[in-house]
Amino acid sequence: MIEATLCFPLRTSPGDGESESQPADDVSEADEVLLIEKRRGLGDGWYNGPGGKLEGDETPRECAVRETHEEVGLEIDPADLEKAGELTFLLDGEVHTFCHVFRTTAFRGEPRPSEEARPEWVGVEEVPYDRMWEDDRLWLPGVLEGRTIAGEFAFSGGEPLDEAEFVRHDLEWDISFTDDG
Ligand SMILES: COc1nc(N)nc2c1ncn2[C@H]1C[C@H](O)[C@@H](COP(=O)(O)OP(=O)(O)OP(=O)(O)O)O1
Repeated sequence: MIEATLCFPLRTSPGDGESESQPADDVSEADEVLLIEKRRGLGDGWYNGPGGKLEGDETPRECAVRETHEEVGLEIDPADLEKAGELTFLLDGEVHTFCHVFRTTAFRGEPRPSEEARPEWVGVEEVPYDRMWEDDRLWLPGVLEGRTIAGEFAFSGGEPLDEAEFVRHDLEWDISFTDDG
C-alpha cells in the first residue's frame, strides 16, 4: 500500500485597487486554491494539489511540507497544516493508496514551476474538475469550504490507477481525526 499526501494552500485574491493577494485568516475567507498541473507520473496532465508519497520515516505532515516545497517552492510550517481528509483508494478490491489531505492559509513564497508540476492559483468556484481525478469533485469542494472528510473510492481494471474505472464511493463528512498526521 502506498501512503501519500495532498496539500491545498488557500489565499484571498487581490481586491479592487489591490495588486497583491492577501493571506486569508482562515479557510472561510479564502477564495483561491493553489493547484498543480502534474507533469509526470501518476495523474500526468491532470490537475491536483501538490503532494506525493511518504519517504523514509517522515510523518504525513512532513511529507506534505516537503512535497509542496519540492513541487512548487512554497515554505510551510508543519504546524500550519490543517488535516482535512483521509482518502482510501481501492484498486480491484485492495487498498492501493491511503492519502492524507491537508489545507493551509499560512505559507511563504510565490509558487514556481518544477519538473513535476506547474502551479496555478484557481478560484475555489472554478476548480477544473473535468481535468482532475474523477473522485475529486465528490470531496474537494467540501474540503475547500473547511469541512473534513473520510472517503473510500473504489476503482477497477488493474494498474495503472489513473487508467482504471471509478466504480464506487463512500463518504463520511465532518469527522474529527484521532491522528491529525
Ligand atoms: C485515485 O484518486 C486520486 N485522487 C487524487 N486527487 N489524488 C490522488 C489519487 N490517487 C493518488 N493521488 C495523489 C496522491 C499523491 O499526491 C499523488 C501521486 O503522487 P506521486 O506518485 O506523484 O508521488 P511522488 O512521491 O511525488 O512521485 P515521484 O516518485 O515521481 O517523486 O497523487
